[in-house]
Amino acid sequence: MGILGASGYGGAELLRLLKAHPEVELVGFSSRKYEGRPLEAAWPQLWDGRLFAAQEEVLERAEVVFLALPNGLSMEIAPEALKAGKRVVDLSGDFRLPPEVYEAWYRIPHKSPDLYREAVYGLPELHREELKGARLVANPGCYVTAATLALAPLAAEGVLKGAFVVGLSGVSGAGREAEGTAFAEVNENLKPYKAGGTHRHIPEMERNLGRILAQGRRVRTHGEARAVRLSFTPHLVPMTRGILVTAEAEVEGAWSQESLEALYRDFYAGEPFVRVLKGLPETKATLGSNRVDVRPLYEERTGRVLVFAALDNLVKGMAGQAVQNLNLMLGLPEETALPKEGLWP
Ligand SMILES: NC(=O)C1=CN([C@@H]2O[C@H](COP(=O)(O)OP(=O)(O)OC[C@H]3O[C@@H](n4cnc5c(N)ncnc54)[C@H](OP(=O)(O)O)[C@@H]3O)[C@@H](O)[C@H]2O)C=CC1
Ligand SMILES: CC(=O)N[C@@H](CCC(=O)OP(=O)(O)O)C(=O)O
Repeated sequence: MGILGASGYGGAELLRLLKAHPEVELVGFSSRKYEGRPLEAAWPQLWDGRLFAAQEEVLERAEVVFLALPNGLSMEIAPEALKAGKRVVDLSGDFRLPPEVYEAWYRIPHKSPDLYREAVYGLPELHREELKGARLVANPGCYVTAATLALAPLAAEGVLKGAFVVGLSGVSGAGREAEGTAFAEVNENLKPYKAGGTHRHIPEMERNLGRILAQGRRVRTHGEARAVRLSFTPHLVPMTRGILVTAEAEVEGAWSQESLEALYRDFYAGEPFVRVLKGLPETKATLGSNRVDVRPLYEERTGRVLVFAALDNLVKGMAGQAVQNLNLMLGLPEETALPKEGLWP
């Protein structure tokens, strides 16, 4: 196993999880900035005598590579890696959307549009079957995982007409080098960003739910999708990790708290990493775990359906999900090396 982008937040979380994975031999991890330096130079929380390697070395040695790089790089690296017989789990957005949609929202020209047809969308709760044996996995990110899993049961039931989604994210969601994340600017500050239908996760959420509406419970990445419209407004919150999504769903039919809860419990029965709560979710309870906590609520006064979902953006929203996908790709038990329980306080 190898990791490109091991000096980023996603890379750190992959290192932590893969070092404890009983079936994985970590043969290398790369960073331009830390090449030749010990792991501890970038990550004081990790303990290892090994050095960061060059990207080419990691690509040469690893049978499976995790690409934890900024958008726009995996589309150049993945074709060569696959040609060399490697398997790839991509944590960026490069293979999550049809190339023309990607280009419109990411404003990056797609350099390997043909490879999109080969990528399997890495949300195990919906794509488990096709992930088994996949060569290229497009691992979804934090907001999209939370919003999709919050609304999937309503879509599978065929009653979802649309939704207003509000997302709150800890600052690590922006990566290690993002602008505007200095302590003095985020501390004691709350702000929406990319509001007004401009965030690039919108087409991914719509596509995920549109596929469920068209295909039902078990979806194929490149199968049919119905049109569905979502509004999404993200906010930056002065905490390190965690995502909380509140989705107000427009639904057909008559619902009650009992029928809504029954729908969610049935839909997620047996899912190792989705917990349908009786109370309201909170981000702290998910930190360090690969769990998403979900709570559907029928609001008597207005007749509206609200769904809350909380997860750790760096685990179920990123590296943990990537390891879950690895386990499926390799035919290992899906829960291997993935914590279900989190840290508290
Ligand atoms: N943070 C989050 O919560 C989530 C992030 N993601 C996605 O995962 C990917 C990684 O995110 P994250 O870990 O947060 O990002 P970071 O900014 O924390 O890390 C990026 C990594 O990429 C390396 N890198 C940057 N530019 C280049 C380049 N031109 N060539 C080679 N390596 C480069 C950096 O190391 P160096 O400069 O030393 O080479 C670093 O290791 C992104 O695509 C992001 O959108 C997905 C889900 C959640
Ligand atoms: C706080 C913050 O900036 N968050 C990031 C989301 C990170 C994520 O989910 O990553 P992907 O883009 O790879 O899906 C954002 O809004 O773009």
